[in-house]
Amino acid sequence: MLSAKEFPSPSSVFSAYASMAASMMLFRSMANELVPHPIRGYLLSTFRHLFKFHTPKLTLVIEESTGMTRNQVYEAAAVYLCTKISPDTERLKISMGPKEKHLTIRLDKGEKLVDFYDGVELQWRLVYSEPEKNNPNDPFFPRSEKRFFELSFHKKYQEKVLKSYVPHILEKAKEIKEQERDLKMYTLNSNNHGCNGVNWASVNLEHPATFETLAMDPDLKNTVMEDLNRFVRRKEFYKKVGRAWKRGYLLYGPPGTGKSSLVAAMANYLKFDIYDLQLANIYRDSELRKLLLATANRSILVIEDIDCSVEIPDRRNYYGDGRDQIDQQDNNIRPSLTLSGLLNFIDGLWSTCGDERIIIFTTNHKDRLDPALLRPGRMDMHIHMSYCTYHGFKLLASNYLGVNGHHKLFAEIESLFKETEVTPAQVAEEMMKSEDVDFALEGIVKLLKRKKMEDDESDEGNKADNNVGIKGPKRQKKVNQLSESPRNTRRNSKRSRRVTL
Ligand SMILES: Nc1ncnc2c1ncn2[C@@H]1O[C@H](COP(=O)(O)OP(=O)(O)OP(=O)(O)O)[C@@H](O)[C@H]1O
Ligand SMILES: [Mg+2]
Repeated sequence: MLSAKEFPSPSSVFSAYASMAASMMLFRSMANELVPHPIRGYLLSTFRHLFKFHTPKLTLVIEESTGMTRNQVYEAAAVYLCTKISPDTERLKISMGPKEKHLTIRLDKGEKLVDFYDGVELQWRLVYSEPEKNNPNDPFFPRSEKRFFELSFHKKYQEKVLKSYVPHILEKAKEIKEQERDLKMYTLNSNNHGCNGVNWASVNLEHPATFETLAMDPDLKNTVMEDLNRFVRRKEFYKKVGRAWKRGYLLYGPPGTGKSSLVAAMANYLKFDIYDLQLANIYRDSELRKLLLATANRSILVIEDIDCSVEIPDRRNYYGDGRDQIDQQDNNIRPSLTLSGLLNFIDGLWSTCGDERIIIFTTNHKDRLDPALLRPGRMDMHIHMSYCTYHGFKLLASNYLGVNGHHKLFAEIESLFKETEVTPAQVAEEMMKSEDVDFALEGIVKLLKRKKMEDDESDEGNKADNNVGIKGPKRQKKVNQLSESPRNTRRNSKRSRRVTL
């Protein structure tokens, strides 16, 4: 860092400049009268050079606009400097548009602040210059004031500032803007009743699910969060090992265990948009490719209920040139998609066209999935979302009912949780029924008892049917599980499947 001696205070620099300017003017007027023209130029430049040694500070002027366009460095600096506001800052401007969720905070006119970067002290000042005298003949009449930042630092750091600090500001501002913007959820939208194919249409993603509100095994939750963190910070790693910067997750488990909620929680956590790809609405591989290529970076592509929303034909039954396929059974023209077309495109071209792509498949029946979807390297993580545990119940009780400590019904609820299975969705629904904590928790007790009774009855039924000790519903609690992509699961990948319409 620079010492105070090396880095003169703004006031001392100002007075040095003032006296220099005065001396220059005096010198100039004397020189104009006494000294012949060629010598005058030489003397002036020497004089200027001498003064340079006393001003080791360099000031960059960052204007708001460069002619017709806005200056990106100015915009980035305005955003970046909001994160550097110090207790000495006296005036800030705040604003919020009608559709915005976040306050915009900016420095006000004349504010100064100091930033430190890699051992360099950087002094910032926001300047509004006086409006130039209005001249009706001026093509830009009436002119408004000019705004610019002054960035001052020791001259010896010029290269570091231009080559490293300014790019750092541009990068940071991009990140901040990314964090502040509203998340989008894209779904498929048919144009002209499907005649012109489908396109993405977006709405603001307002799903409130976060990792804090998700009832799932805490270790699994941490593992997923760590995996996401590792993924987003490993850009260089992916480049080094020659892999596309993408990550695939398969979420599986019974209905109402939080698969869709986990997708929303991931999007909210990473601030990634969601593209919800409903395969049943897509007719050809070419259409699928077009849609996938239209997705943006830093996004999550979700294909929900992959086991039941589509049945995709094998490539053997497909012409491969975009022509529709004649269905043998009903002789109708049937649209077609291929599973291998989808998977190869996702793994191949699509993932190399963009950065930071996440793809998520969800299913209620992992066992029904085509082995091609489960083969190693396809989905990086298989996450099992399962029934609610007592731990999950307590988190929901805290979120929904505000019960953070103990409650007299907790012991009974805990023991009932060991004996039956309910989904977090069922628990949440029960908690929504009343604001009265006792009433809501009694509802949970009743729900668990009813479920237990149903389990017992079905156990009895099974015993009677088979007359032998056949296993009833699994009572052993299956908590959320996580597994890496399995090996050697490929069985019969040539199975032919069709789009169900
Ligand atoms: N693990 C959970 N933690 C918190 N809330 C949950 C959880 N699981 C389900 N819920 C609640 O139940 C509702 C339905 O859950 P969600 O849609 O995420 O389940 P799902 O597993 O995707 O079900 P499906 O298989 O039917 O698509 C959610 O809106 C949420 O309120
Ligand atoms: Mg779902």
